[in-house]
Amino acid sequence: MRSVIPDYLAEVLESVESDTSGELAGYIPELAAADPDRLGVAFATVEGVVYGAGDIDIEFTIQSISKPFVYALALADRGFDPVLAKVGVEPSGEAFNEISLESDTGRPRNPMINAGAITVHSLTGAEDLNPTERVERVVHGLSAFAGRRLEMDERVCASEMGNAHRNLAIAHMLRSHNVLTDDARAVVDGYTRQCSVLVSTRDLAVMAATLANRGMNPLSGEQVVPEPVVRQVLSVMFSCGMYDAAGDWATQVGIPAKSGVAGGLIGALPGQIGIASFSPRLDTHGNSVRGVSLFERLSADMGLHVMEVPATARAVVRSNRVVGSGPNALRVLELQGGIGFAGAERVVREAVATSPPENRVVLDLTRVYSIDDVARRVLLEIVRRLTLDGHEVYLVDPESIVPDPDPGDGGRVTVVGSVEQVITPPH
Ligand SMILES: NC(=O)CC[C@H](N)C(=O)O
Repeated sequence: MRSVIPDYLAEVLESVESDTSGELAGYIPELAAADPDRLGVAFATVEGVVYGAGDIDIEFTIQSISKPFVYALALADRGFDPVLAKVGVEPSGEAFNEISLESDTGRPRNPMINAGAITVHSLTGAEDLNPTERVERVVHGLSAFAGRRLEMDERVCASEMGNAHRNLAIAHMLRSHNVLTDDARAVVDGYTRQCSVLVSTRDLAVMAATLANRGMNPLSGEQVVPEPVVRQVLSVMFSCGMYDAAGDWATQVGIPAKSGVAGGLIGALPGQIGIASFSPRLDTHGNSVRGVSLFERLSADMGLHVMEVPATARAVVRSNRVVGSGPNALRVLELQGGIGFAGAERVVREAVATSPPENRVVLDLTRVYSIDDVARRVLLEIVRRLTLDGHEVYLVDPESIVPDPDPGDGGRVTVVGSVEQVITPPH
């Protein structure tokens, strides 16, 4: 059987193909000379499978799509406080190249607009790197997100640098407020190099999938940046990634995203997939026209809006049954799936409503594949209260999903590998 996914992607591409509205990025001459008809879309799953349709191996410059990744590198390299001291996280509702600062703090409003991104570039790597070393740090980091060594397009870089009046104005403003402490021109040069890194739609899908996969590149297995950094980056992408179209995007598409003026667009759906598209004609916000249409269609067809999630809590209790009879009867609560706070609350309700008459109570976690911190604490508290009510409590946990369970304060629990081991304990 052939996979259905590439066929679906090809069909979605076809549905947007005839739209030739929008303009190439005119302010960078080399980009204005690009082939406007290129069109591609790709998915990369958190397991590293890539599906695509159209021009997914054509390279183009990453431009502003570098911003969330380089923000991640700066947060990983310097820590949160020094970066947040210099760059805010508030949506600006302004164009990407607005010359503006937060009036109260004097910081650029967020790392997705140029003022923030130019500052963030200067915050990558160790403080004492020279500009060349800093660019190398950035290219190396972007390459780790892509899972292969990325190169730079020197022509696009030179072309943008020769016309970088606006970014230079921004950098000089930043320097005059001491947000930048390095030479303004050198930082713009480094930032422009960062924007000139060549990627394909396939690369961008993998880079987005690395964000979707909590910072671990699904192809190379490398943990590129720590998990808390990824949460920060995805949050900022969600609120600021599409500039002055961010609100429309958040409601219509609902996927943390970032666009670039060469026509690339990425979306990262936490825990699921990275998506990327390429189509060079841009709307008035500087976002790819057909890219936006593609994402709208994908999100609607596939239910990808992050605010639209299945009610996983309801399915957490798979069964609640009695095994055996008489004084040896066991009460078995069989749980399943991923358990977060709402799922744990469901288990509490089940335990309270059952108020098991049986002496021995088993929580069977065999079919649980993840349990977050708050859910683990709630489960252990259930164990503790059951113990205090006079029950003998067992945790069936063959894969140590709750390692070293300690219900504390009078709670007791016996960990076993299967329900059978409770019925007939090994001698
Ligand atoms: N939105 C973008 O992709 C802008 C990136 C471009 N290098 C700039 O700084 O103007």
